[in-house]
Amino acid sequence: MTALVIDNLSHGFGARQALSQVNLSVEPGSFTVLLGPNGAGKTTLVSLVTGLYNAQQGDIRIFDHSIRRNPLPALASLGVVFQMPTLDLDMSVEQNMAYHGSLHGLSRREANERAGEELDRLGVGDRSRDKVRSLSGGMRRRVEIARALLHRPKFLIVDEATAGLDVAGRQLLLKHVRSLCSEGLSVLWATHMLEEVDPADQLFVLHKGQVRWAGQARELASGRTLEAAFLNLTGHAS
Ligand SMILES: Nc1ncnc2c1ncn2[C@@H]1O[C@H](COP(=O)(O)OP(=O)(O)OP(=O)(O)O)[C@@H](O)[C@H]1O
Repeated sequence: MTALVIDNLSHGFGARQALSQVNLSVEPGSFTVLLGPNGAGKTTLVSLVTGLYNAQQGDIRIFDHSIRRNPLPALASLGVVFQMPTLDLDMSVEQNMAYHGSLHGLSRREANERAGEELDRLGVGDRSRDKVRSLSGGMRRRVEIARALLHRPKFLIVDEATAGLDVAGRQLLLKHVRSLCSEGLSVLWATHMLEEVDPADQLFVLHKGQVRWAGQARELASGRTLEAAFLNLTGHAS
């Protein structure tokens, strides 16, 4: 079953149309990239998929559950990392995890066990008693990924998670999330950074609220650099 289906989605803020007739899907176990320059509409799309806003037009289904008609099962199978960090800086890492676990109906013990596993896998298990404020930006991002996975979602949506990270930090996060796909997780990875795209990824190029290209990244590049093809699509070709 398809992890995410976005069907003819449109949304605006006043006179500004942020998304226009967007169609997009994420296949199970795939790492799908939503690539777009600043202002393309990525965060608006993530906000609609996560139910923060109601779409003005169109349908969004997560594992065939409509966000509008059947939000509880849709959202239960979704993990999300927002562009803006949402950890409570004055709570410890494990308190943040426990809070998220309680929102998803996990017992304290279950949440602690799973948090330990996820944090260890991301190399920050030794910081679980520390306040988030004392962690570096890269560590906080890893904690956010671990938290998003705590309730074992089948679909993870990530909005510019590597913003502000150094190259090593970016690669670590990407490698980890890609490895989760081979374990069956479906991922939608929103970014404006071309270097985060792998030729084998499914790619949707968003520009000015419209999908300008969809397919495997290596097909877009064909014969050119991905950068040249992307700049051509987004109207900045030399
Ligand atoms: N709450 C809002 N009120 C008014 N306009 C908004 C709001 N949120 C987004 N927009 C507008 O919608 C358009 C798409 O913005 P969005 O934040 O979705 O883009 P983005 O691709 O996530 O950009 P970035 O890479 O800079 O984060 C922009 O023109 C933006 O100004």
